[in-house]
Amino acid sequence: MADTPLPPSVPALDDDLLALRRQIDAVDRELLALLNKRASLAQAVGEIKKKEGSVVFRPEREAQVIDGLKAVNQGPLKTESVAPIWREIMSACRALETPTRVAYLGPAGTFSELAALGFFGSSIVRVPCASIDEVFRTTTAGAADFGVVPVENSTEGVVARSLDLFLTTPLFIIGETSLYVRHNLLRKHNGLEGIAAVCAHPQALAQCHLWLSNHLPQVERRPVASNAEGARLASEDPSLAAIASERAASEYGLHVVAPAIQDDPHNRTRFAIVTHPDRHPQPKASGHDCTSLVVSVVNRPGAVHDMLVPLKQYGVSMTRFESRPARSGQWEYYFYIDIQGHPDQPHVAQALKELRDACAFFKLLGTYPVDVH
Ligand SMILES: O=C(O)C(=O)C[C@]1(C(=O)O)C=C[C@@H](O)C=C1
Repeated sequence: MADTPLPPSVPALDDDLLALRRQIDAVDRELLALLNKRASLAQAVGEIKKKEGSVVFRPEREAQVIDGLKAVNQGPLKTESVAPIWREIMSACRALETPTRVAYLGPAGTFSELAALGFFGSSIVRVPCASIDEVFRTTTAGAADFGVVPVENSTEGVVARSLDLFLTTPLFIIGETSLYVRHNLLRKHNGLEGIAAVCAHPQALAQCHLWLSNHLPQVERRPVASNAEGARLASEDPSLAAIASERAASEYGLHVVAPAIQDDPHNRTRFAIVTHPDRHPQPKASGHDCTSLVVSVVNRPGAVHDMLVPLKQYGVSMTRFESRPARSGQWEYYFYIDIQGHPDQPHVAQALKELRDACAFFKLLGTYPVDVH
């Protein structure tokens, strides 16, 4: 009989694994020492800021740190892993300088909470609110340093309430972030039988319209204040189902009866980070910025065209143009505009000045670093 090779001995494999793990342990200790060195430096920065009376959170600096590291990353770590890792590191460092209180549409488990954690990292003080209005109120009153509000969904369009509140409150935008929104049907029992109502935020009900029409055509769609609130209700009543995140499922002990039921598989929601101008200055230019404004023009032929001419003239790109009725009953509109660039750049400043002169109403909503992934 021919000699059959012996299988590789298990202990030898274990030794290799052990040796690699020992190296990982050693690297982790080095990393921890370096992270603590970084944290001490951030604390020293914090002391200077305290003396100067200046704010701790610098979104433009954090964006530059992440952009800079992405540019030099040589792998094998994926470049898209850089932003989430350093956001957490900076979140922990920032927390040593001062607590960051962040208001968002709660309760725990909402996409707004995920957006807040994605933008600020997890070393924050969470301030869940019952409605978008309350997020604005809480941030305006100073019970939170920042608010996170949804502004736009790739399936459903604008979140009208947020846009209206940008207009009427003193808050301004200092950042943006966006999330893939995966909606799941959640329930106490693992099945579709006997569902009396599906509870979710109206936006989520709309984003799952096709699935609901196909699978639960006779079932009531019950709008509630947030998806997590729907999950909470479903956890208390087996006849109710909810549409919410996987995180909400684990938070409220529910089954994912049907995963990813949103009509658009690429469903994304964009969130704005807002703050009060008395407590936070406009972020400085990061080199990769967006400026948001809301304007209106007198109702005459060519007025909208004329208002936009300076953008073309000074080579400023417009990345968003949204209209909302002014509710004057006169068919007048507010236009929500995003442009690329920062008012510290002379061509942007000049374009904004001339655009402002062409408007009946002009409000700068904020200027901030574009979302870095
Ligand atoms: O550079 C600063 O101003 C810091 O406070 C340090 C640091 C960081 O950890 O890198 C932390 C918080 C700021 O938002 C920006 C950056």
